[in-house]
Amino acid sequence: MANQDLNKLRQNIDLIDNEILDLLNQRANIAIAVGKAKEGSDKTFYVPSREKAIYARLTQNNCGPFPNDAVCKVFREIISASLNMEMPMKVAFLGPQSTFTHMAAMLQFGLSAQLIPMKSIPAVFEEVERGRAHYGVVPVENSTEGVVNHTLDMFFNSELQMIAEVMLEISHNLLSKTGDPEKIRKIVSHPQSLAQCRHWLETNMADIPQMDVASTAAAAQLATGDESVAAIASHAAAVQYDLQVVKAKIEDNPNNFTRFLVIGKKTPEKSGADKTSIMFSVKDEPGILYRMLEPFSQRQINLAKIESRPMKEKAWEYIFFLDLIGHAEDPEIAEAIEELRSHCHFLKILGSYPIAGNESSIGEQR
Ligand SMILES: O=C(O)C(=O)C[C@]1(C(=O)O)C=C[C@@H](O)C=C1
Repeated sequence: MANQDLNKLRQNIDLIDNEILDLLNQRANIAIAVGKAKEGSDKTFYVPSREKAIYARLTQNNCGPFPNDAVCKVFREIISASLNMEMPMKVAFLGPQSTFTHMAAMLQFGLSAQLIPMKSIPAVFEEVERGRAHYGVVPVENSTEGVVNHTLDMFFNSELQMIAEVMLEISHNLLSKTGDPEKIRKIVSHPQSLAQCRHWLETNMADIPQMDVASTAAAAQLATGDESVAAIASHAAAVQYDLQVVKAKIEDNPNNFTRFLVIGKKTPEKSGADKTSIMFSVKDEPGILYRMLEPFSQRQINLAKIESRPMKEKAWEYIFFLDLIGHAEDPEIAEAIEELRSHCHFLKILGSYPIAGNESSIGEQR
């Protein structure tokens, strides 16, 4: 192509970029006005249902060739910047940096939010309870390894609500300083990550001892300081800690998803496709397990999940966690919950929030 033609094409790109910039500023002014309109009202600045509707509409209307995945990433940052013009957002997450929870927080809130790494799940809850962060992000369950008990237990004594969920595809990498598998004498990671790669490790690294550490990022940090240590961690951790990929995608289950929760003080608006989480303990009566689900089956309410956890205070008594499809303000959901309450020692609605799709991973993980 002649240089002249190339220049012409670039001039066209410049003109379009100018228009995009102009439109971005028009949008920003409207977002600021939306923020002002919310001040002093009971409306929240962060509205996950509205964000979900924006992505759904844009990806449906997109005629291409700009890929839908890129549409979401671009609008993620536009909305993140808009939200932060309305109210600078502080979001606590289970740290340290470059863990999968950090990725989930970035995916949900974009890069304009101030993301604050915390040392433990209780510390994330406390940061939000005390108002030092607007929201918190914590892991709650993995498709291979099951629930993160610590997170569910926290809701027993906390008044915080579940206000959004994030599904993240988790891809693990074996990382080391040199990238040479022959040099590896020890493999370190978070116990859940080691468990998610159990079969691969048995087949390929059976003689190498494994060690649990607090997070995948802590594992990456250890590997940076010692050539004989390999970490199982995200690709983002490889970049941050300057590690080489010995082997990518070593998780046993290629559909390895982790579900994270956004916790906050206020239930968000209905989105039309919501999930409601409740926790309760039932009275010890004959047929109780059957009767506790009856209010939902009678109204044809779908259950997405049921979990039970032993109660710390009382031996052989259990707390149940139930996820229902629908919003706590839907009349039939509200009725079913009230009916269940009559069989319970205690029952707490943990929140209603938009059902997450299997969010595209943010790329760095691959
Ligand atoms: O619609 C709103 O309530 C807004 O605050 C605007 C906006 C946006 O930029 O589109 C910003 C943040 C919210 O989480 C959702 C949407």
